[in-house]
Amino acid sequence: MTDYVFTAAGIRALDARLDAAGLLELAMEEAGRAVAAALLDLSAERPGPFALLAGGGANGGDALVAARHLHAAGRQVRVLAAPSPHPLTQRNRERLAAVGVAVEPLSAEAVATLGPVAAWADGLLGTGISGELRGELAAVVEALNARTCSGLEPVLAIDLPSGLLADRADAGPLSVRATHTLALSGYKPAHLFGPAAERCGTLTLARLAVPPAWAEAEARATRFTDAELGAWLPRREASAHKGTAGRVWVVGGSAGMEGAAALAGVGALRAGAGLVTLHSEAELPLPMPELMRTRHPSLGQWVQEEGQRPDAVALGMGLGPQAAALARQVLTWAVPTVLDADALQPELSGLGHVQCLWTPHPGEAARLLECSVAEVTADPLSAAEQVQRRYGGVVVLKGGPSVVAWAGGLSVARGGHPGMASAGMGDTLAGILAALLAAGMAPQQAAAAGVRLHARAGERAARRFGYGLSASDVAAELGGGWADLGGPAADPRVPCPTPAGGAELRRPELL
Ligand SMILES: NC(=O)C1=CN([C@@H]2O[C@H](COP(=O)(O)OP(=O)(O)OC[C@H]3O[C@@H](n4cnc5c(N)ncnc54)[C@H](OP(=O)(O)O)[C@@H]3O)[C@@H](O)[C@H]2O)[C@@H](O)CC1
Ligand SMILES: Nc1ncnc2c1ncn2[C@@H]1O[C@H](COP(=O)(O)OP(=O)(O)O)[C@@H](O)[C@H]1O
Repeated sequence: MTDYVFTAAGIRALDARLDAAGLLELAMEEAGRAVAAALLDLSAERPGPFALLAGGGANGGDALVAARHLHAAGRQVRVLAAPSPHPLTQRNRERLAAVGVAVEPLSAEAVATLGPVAAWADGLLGTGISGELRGELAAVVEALNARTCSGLEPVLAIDLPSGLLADRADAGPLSVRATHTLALSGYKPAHLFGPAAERCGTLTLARLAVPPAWAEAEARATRFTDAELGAWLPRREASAHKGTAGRVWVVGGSAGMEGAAALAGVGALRAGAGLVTLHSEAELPLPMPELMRTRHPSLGQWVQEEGQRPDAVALGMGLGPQAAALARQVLTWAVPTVLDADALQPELSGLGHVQCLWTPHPGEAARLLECSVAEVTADPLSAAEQVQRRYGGVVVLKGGPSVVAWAGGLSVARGGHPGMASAGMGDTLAGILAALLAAGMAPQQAAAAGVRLHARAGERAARRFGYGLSASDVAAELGGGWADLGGPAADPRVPCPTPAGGAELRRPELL
């Protein structure tokens, strides 16, 4: 099932639709029931009551509903709640009282002095937060963090750890440090990126009963499933030969950076390209003898005079200062082109054609946008979107996770592994993307599927190499990653393997 990423404004719009249809109260009931189930899963065997903290908004309402369901399941609950002007939250407070559960006043002192608990539920603030934590809530969050920092009592954040801004990947000084977060309706940027995501702990999603068309209309980005991405991967005729499987040219490498082009070549071969040629001025290593290489006295002269055209080009990896000029020329060839690394330069603004992929990491995106890296990493969705608007084509903003931006849409990749933070990893990705383009995939689909293929191969290789993962290890797992995504088998007569299902793989120990 496709999942979505919402900003706080998107959730407000979704809630307005639910409210207009008379469904908002049911959504809160559903959310609270999911929170109760998550708490029971988390702490079924732990002694002591569940402690639920409820703020004055709908996030607090979810906590109050959860308390009622836990009580109905025969569990003891302690509920500390702020006064609420929110009608649904008030109504759920009354319902709790009606079943005999007392609500205690919310204070930092009450949090600090409560006896041992099975688990905490943080329903202080969700997507409705504005600015930094204020007043008593700031003191409550400090008290909660102080008593749970030992890790003995789990903390489940309802929707979002209180204090985090839903739309931001950076995190202010004070927020709940959750061991678990149950995202409601869809993910928020804070769940997925940067220091904010670290504060969420293990992330799970409660898909509330929202009409898919409403979710799609209000979402900021899509998270495609492995099955969706796998279905896009190219299928080869049984009669395929190397000339029909895609011809990729890699233009890259220079003195001291020879490996970058070679790794892109390996990525292209392992992603299924039939013929891969490395073009450079430097003497390049051949990590696989199946690669071809052509050394040119002047790449500038070659790109001007070359009459043949490949099915796709990957350009820029380790190429050095002439990369932008070469990119400008290659873009006139009007063949599918991946621009990476040294080719990602502001002077190419507006030159991306529809078959062009730009693959910056945050540093390169900052260069393209003439802003700071911190601005890119604080809001990767907006950064990817801005690069796309300014440069054209399709953009892959790389990271853990990567974002794909095309005219009119955004997607966020699943999975990957922190072991992939090693040199050459992006070079391999550039080769993979070129191979998928050469096989005839549409650029947006090649970008989304290629990034996930790379991430999945990384997850597989990390089982063996952990943080010692190299780009070559990842390339070697691309065939397995392809099978995991349920991509078409190389021989159409062989049945496809079962899709992996796109499980959430946030933490390395879960792999
Ligand atoms: N479709 C869905 O996904 C559904 C989502 N649902 C849930 O709704 C949640 C969003 O609820 P929401 O909009 O009522 O806002 P919420 O986060 O409770 O905060 C508002 C309160 O916080 C206060 N406050 C604000 N900033 C503050 C600060 N810095 N420091 C201190 N206080 C601050 C603010 O006070 P005020 O500023 O008004 O004085 C007000 O009292 C969402 O996260 C999910 O849990 C489900 O129930 C239904 C379906
Ligand atoms: N923590 C991480 N989690 C998932 N993927 C990651 C992580 N760190 C890096 N990657 C992936 O590894 C690649 C690194 O690319 P890049 O920084 O361009 O490497 P290089 O320039 O050394 O080739 C990107 O595809 C990125 O998505």
